[in-house]
Amino acid sequence: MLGSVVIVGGGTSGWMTAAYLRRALGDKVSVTLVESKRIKTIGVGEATFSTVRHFFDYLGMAEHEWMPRCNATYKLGIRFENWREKGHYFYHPFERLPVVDGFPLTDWWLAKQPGPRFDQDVFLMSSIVDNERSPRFLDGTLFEQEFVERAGDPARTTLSEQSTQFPYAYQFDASLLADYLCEYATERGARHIEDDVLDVVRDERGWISHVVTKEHGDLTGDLFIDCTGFRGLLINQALEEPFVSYQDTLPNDSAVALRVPVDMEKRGLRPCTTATAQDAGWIWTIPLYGRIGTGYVYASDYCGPEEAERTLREFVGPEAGDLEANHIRMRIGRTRQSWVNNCVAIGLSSGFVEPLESTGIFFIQHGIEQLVKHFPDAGWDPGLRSSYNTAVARVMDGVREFLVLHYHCAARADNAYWRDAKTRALPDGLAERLEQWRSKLPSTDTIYPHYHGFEPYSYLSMLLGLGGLELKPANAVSLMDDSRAADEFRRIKDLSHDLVKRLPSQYEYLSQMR
Ligand SMILES: Cc1cc2nc3c(=O)[nH]c(=O)nc-3n(C[C@H](O)[C@H](O)[C@H](O)COP(=O)(O)OP(=O)(O)OC[C@H]3O[C@@H](n4cnc5c(N)ncnc54)[C@H](O)[C@@H]3O)c2cc1C
Ligand SMILES: N[C@H](Cc1c[nH]c2cc(Cl)ccc12)C(=O)O
Repeated sequence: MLGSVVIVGGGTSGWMTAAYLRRALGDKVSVTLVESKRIKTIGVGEATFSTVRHFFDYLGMAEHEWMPRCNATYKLGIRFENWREKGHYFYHPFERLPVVDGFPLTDWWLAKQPGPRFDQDVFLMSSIVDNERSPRFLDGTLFEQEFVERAGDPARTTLSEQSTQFPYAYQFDASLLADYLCEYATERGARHIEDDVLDVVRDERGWISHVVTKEHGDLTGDLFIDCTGFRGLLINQALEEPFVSYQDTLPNDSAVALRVPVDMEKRGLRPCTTATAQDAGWIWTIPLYGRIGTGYVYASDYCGPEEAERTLREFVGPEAGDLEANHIRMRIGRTRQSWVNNCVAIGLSSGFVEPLESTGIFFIQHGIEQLVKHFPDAGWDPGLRSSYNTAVARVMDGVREFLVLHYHCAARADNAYWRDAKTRALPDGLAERLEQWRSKLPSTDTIYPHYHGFEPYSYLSMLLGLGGLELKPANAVSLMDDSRAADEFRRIKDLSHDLVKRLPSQYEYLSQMR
């Protein structure tokens, strides 16, 4: 029986792992986390997938408990500004497409063109977000009753088992979340050591026998989890597992970030992340309770750090003042195998694509859940490692492909950065899929074929919003009776208007939660 786990790293990945393992495995497996006080965490990582709710549910953390502690807000999707052309915006929501007479509303919309904005005509969230409404009424009920509430239900639904689509995700202060999870994990028996790991010692088989710390001696264990971020201290440095770069297809390799205090009552609190396209990348705006997180993700081949910081400060305006900017060099790609011998990499050490679709914490949650599903015993079955590595590689390769689509299919081509995105190498398989989509809109059997977190509606939302790929509806919808489709468009329009009138603002809802 495997008895002890040593986690190196105390960022979001380290503390999410420690908390989850304590909840899942209890006292059967000891958990020790060692983190340096000298080496800072990445300090960003604030928007999530809707499926992160399963992580909080499983830990028994209710919204009213953790959200105020982490200055958290709701995220009903991402608002993409200036990706098609300057002045244009659209949403990528957490909302599936209604189906009428066997065809998703995408086909009916392309055939009938009921309005100027696809996302407004087919999704409820567009009007809710445009009007900065909360997804919950003041009594806590959700705006749409069909969504399955998991809150308070200890039954564990992991990411890949989710069958329903929940309407929102969260945005939070990552450092505050790590502190909150540290409390959760240590209260449940995790051992916390603040120290530097100076060396990683391997035995004659090449497995890690122990790590050497500066002040707490050697830390031995059965399983070592590398949560040391981009540096990959255990997996890449000590075990020399190679890193597979995605840079040939995703050129954004740098970022500069600011934390900007704001008066939410004056500014409003829009329940979404905004990605505003720029000359050499895009700027994220993540409204938290009391401040915004913002940053410019850019390609250093097209823009230097000084220019990027200038662009970001101009974008933010006077509120940027003399706030200190955090410059980050991003390692884009994945470790070839995240699990080698008795070492598992989780977080940035395992892999990272740029944060355009808020996938970093999704990768962490997926890696942790898959580790529990593949947890080893003293036999160390290599088949478990192989199955785990395949699942993790596919999730990251699939997200990489989805992100490349954002640039390749963006209509704007007003400078070298955006023009080059149309001719840059594509990940294996994407060229064929694009060809298929020109004839028939993306569907379950024509998107990336392995679990990667996104469903066809995400591809459809992006392709119809980005405007760079000519799409056509199924021929049949032009021959069919369209009265039921017209009724559905009207239902969405009327319900959207009604919800905007009845829902509180997000600011009002979150303020009453405190
Ligand atoms: C610009 C940017 C924006 C992002 N935005 C998002 C987002 O919106 N949504 C999202 O989901 N993800 C986002 N991410 C990803 C997210 O930030 C990371 O997934 C998350 O912070 C996890 O980081 P980590 O814990 O793996 O590494 P880190 O935060 O880098 O933590 C590494 C830890 O290892 C410790 N350590 C390192 N070396 C040693 C040593 N020798 N001894 C002891 N301890 C050591 C450090 O002290 C630290 O505690 C973003 C990333 C970037 C770069
Ligand atoms: N697993 C899905 C992923 C997903 C669906 N819609 C969106 C929108 C945005 Cl902005 C990010 C991720 C997803 C989920 O989390 O619901």
